Amino acid sequence: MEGGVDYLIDERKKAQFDVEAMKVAWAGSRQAFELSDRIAKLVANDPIFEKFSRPMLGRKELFKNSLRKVAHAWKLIIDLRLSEEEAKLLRHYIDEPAYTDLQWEMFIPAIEGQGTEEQKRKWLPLARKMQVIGSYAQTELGHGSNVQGLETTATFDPQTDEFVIHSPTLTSSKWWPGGTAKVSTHAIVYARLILDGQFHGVHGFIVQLRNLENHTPLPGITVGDIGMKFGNGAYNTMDNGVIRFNHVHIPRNQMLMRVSQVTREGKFVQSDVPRQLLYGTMVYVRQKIVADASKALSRAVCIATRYSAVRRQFGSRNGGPEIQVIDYKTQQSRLFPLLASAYAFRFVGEWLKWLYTDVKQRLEANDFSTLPEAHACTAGLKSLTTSATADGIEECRKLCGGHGYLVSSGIPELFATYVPACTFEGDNVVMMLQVARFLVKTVSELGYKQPVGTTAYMRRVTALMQSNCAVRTAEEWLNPGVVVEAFEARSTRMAVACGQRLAKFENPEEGFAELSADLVEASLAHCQVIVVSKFVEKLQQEIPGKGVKRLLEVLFYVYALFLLHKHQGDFLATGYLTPKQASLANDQLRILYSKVRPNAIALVDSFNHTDHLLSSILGRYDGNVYPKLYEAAFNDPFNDSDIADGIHQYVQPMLRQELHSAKL
Ligand SMILES: CCCCCCCCCCCCCCCCC/C=C/C(=O)SCCNC(=O)CCNC(=O)[C@H](O)C(C)(C)COP(=O)(O)OP(=O)(O)OC[C@H]1O[C@@H](n2cnc3c(N)ncnc32)[C@H](O)[C@@H]1OP(=O)(O)O
Ligand SMILES: Cc1cc2nc3c(=O)[nH]c(=O)nc-3n(C[C@H](O)[C@H](O)[C@H](O)COP(=O)(O)OP(=O)(O)OC[C@H]3O[C@@H](n4cnc5c(N)ncnc54)[C@H](O)[C@@H]3O)c2cc1C
Repeated sequence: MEGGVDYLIDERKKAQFDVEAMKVAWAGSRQAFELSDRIAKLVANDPIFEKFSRPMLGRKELFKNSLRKVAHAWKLIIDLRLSEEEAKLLRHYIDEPAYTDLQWEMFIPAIEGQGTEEQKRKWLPLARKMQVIGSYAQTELGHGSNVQGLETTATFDPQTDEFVIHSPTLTSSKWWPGGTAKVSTHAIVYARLILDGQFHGVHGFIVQLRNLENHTPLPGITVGDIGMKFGNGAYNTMDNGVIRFNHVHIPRNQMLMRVSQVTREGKFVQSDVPRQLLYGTMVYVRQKIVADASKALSRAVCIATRYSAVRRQFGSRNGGPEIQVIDYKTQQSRLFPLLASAYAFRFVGEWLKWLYTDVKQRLEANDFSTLPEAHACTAGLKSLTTSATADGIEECRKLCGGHGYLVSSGIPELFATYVPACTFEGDNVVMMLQVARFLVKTVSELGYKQPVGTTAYMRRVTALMQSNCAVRTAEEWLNPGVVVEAFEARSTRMAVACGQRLAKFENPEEGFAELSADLVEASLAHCQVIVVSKFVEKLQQEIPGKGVKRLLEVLFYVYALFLLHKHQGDFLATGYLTPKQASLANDQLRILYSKVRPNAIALVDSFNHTDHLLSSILGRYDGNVYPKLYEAAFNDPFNDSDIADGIHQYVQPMLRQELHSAKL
């Protein structure tokens, strides 16, 4: 058998649910589905957005091509009068990191969240029309995670009513800001505010970097690219920059002044707005990153699942076909939890978007009460989902065997582009430690303050600490209440145990540092409670379509019982489960895999990914893998000639034993 076309046709016939209805459930609503379907096709059918050749291009060509795509996209946005939502989808489907990500996801949100009304009136229309292009320059060569450790200074000069932005040391050079090296005309620069020799914390300042006429850097500004990054195409379409400031003057009204103000006389005024709002842009982007995780993971899973149905190895009987690798239980136990995770992340991402929208409305009305929880949730879920997605993409590469390592599988580039999400917008361990601070505080207050929001389950601390799991058969694991309770009990017990151990330290900060590895594990356990609970809440809603809800229930149990199996050490060590109950959960997991199996292809079809987005021969919708792999190999420019450059010069002299006289 040459191709897998017939295999995927057969697989699609096995589906036990309405795929079109599942597409709607995945998208969130019929309207969302139709919108994204339309934009996905718009991109897929436009040759300018072709991306197969990307990994072969040199950096300069790659970058120029990316600028061309952005310009073409902007033209489409104007010509077709696309809404902001449609324009965001367009960027998603073009699937190429570019300076516009920073413009729309960081520069504009930073001004929206931290600017005064006057600043918003001035800068937002310019930015939204792309008349200024902005980036987000926070990280420096010497500090990224430790924002309070940034060294760039913004010193107020009362004579001129200006701030002087300066990089006093090498390590204070801004390092990493995307879009900055070659494109952005402005940046939000985070710097230490100095008034009359006194430090008043780190704040954001709008700094013009380039001349709007000829694009040259302004006097006092040294700017360049920080160099090639991991992977060939991948994130190298982005111009991550280095900037040095040599006493650059900016008007006083370019400090973002919603949180604190500096008066004409150079006095510092702290408003009622908490200073954490300075970090608000990061909360916004972390929430976006969680929503994006399901998209990235679902792409890898779609490729690996389709290919696993096409690929056959071993087990031929009487000259019949060999076994599809998707039928191996080992393949299923690696692949199906990732399939289920993609759905789980989709639903928790939906919920987090709701939470963020709620917090944003409150912040606009000067209600800051839910900010700490929003920070803990966005930080923790950003960490959980990006780590699992990055690991999941790599697992999908292995699930595709040798062919997964080919760039034409679409997986290497996806991985290389995705993996910095574990680092940017907050290193994942640093983010989990933020959750830990929130949990420790929640646990220490349990005696007199009712936990709310995502920690509300800890109100039942006594029951969760004392009662144990009652499951006696594998079947009894198929109960959402039983599953959620197990996760809640494990999380509560881990958090309380950390709290008890911390209490033994005289210095709480020393204790926190000493126990930080355990605290990160407790934080992960808490974040898993959130994901599992939000999946259950989704299942409690009306979900139309034949068999759709049933399949989502199967995926819920796969996700939760897989996690339970993976972390069974925690569940056993906290004493909530017995080894027998953990083993029953694993028995149930095997049964669940056989329920997923006939639906696997239909479940990945429900992501509605175009072949353009997947950019993968292994994941082609039609399953025509082998002929297309063969064709792509001979279309590779490296195969233009049978005799590669250098063969006559370096190989033939060796073959002829003539190296001594060859010119090397
Ligand atoms: C196309 C690519 C594909 C990849 C997939 C992604 C696509 C996603 C689509 C969305 C589009 C995204 C486009 C943009 C691309 C990304 C480009 C990257 C940009 C960046 O990386 S920008 C730089 C980001 N930097 C960081 O995240 C720094 C991390 N550090 C911090 O956040 C903080 O400093 C801290 C959390 C570590 C805190 O440190 P510290 O303890 O020193 O804190 P403070 O003393 O300052 O404050 C203490 C109290 O404040 C609370 N706190 C901290 N942060 C916040 C917050 N954000 N909100 C609310 N409260 C906060 C602490 O918890 C403390 O509270 P306490 O009560 O006093 O304990
Ligand atoms: C592709 C990419 C794009 C980026 N774009 C931007 C941008 O547009 N603008 C911008 O400002 N920045 C940007 N960044 C920078 C990014 O935000 C930082 O790299 C990130 O916040 C991590 O900080 P760091 O590099 O200082 O890591 P570090 O904090 O130095 O981390 C190094 C190691 O130390 C550990 N560590 C650090 N602190 C602690 C602690 N307290 N406890 C325990 N362990 C700790 C970490 O877990 C990690 O293992 C980008 C980065 C990347 C990779």
